[in-house]
Amino acid sequence: MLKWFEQTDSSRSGVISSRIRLVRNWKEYKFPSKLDDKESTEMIHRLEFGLKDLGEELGKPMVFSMLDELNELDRVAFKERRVLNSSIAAKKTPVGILLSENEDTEIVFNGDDHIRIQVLKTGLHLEEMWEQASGIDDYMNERFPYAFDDRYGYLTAFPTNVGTGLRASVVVHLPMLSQGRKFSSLIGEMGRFGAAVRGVYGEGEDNFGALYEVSNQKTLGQTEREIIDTVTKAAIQLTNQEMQVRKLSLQRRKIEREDEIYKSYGVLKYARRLTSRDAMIFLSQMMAGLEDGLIHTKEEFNVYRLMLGIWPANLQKISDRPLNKEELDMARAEFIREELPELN
Ligand SMILES: Nc1ncnc2c1ncn2[C@@H]1O[C@H](COP(=O)(O)OP(=O)(O)OP(=O)(O)O)[C@@H](O)[C@H]1O
Repeated sequence: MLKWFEQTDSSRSGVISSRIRLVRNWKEYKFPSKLDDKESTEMIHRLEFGLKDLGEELGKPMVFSMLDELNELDRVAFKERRVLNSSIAAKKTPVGILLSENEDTEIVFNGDDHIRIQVLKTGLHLEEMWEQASGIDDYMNERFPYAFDDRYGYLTAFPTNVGTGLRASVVVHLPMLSQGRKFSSLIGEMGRFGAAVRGVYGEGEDNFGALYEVSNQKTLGQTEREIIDTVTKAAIQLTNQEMQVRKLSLQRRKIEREDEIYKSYGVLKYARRLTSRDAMIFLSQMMAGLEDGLIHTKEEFNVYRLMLGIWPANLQKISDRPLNKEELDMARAEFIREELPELN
């Protein structure tokens, strides 16, 4: 079965994927940081048992595992594929994971909070994904009463999540807009409307590949619908502006852009060693070139899947052994060479 990020969705240029994340706590237990391992394990298994029919309800099997059953490589691979965030991946305390086969739907038990519901999908679909996450949330709340305050809303381990416990985010690709002088003031402007924009793989010039995550700044004082609307509008505005800049570039320097994109393809297709920095830069060029119709491949292909696949844990899983820096660069080049389709 294809993983969620292997599915192509080209309905909106510049948009990569959407994510809905809800955090909740079960009233019956203290927050995770106050639980000992025995209490944590008991709570996790009660949650697991209470949700044994959830997969059937959702129409997709949900597989349960404990974080400490995973080896180090699988943990990092889960982080690279967004199943776990950095904080949960590093936990030494008991953590449970209920995950669908294509990894688009997940519930983490006893991470930073008792319950973390996450839904991921390629393209811009926050509204529909909110309905899905909300359905899971209602199903759970019928079985496990949540810690809720009439004035503040859902109570969470970190004050930044109190209220709705909702983080809605969209990953967008802004290779040209982000190079403009006005980009930082544009991001500041988004902040005034409640949307935070940050580099997925680093800040400023170090964010190779120009992927940005747009998400809500606040979880309190706004309804879920308002949050989704704010993030959706910000993602649309940013990608529209990106497309305007690209349109201008096609009018003013089409040959230069074509040249850059074909050179990027050449490197990706034939290099024998590639650093993650170079791979991200060239893949980003390819992504924009495909969207702008400057380059055509024989088969449809999903650049984002390669962007997620070039990181150490995934490459080591493919090679089935630990790799040093030099070997990683070689494995990365080989992975891309094999995945990249021929040109039309
Ligand atoms: N729309 C998206 N598509 C794909 N990955 C995403 C998206 N939004 C966020 N992510 C990834 O999910 C992971 C968690 O994101 P982030 O650190 O922003 O989480 P958070 O809002 O603090 O919530 P959590 O508490 O669930 O981690 C990161 O690796 C981030 O890059």
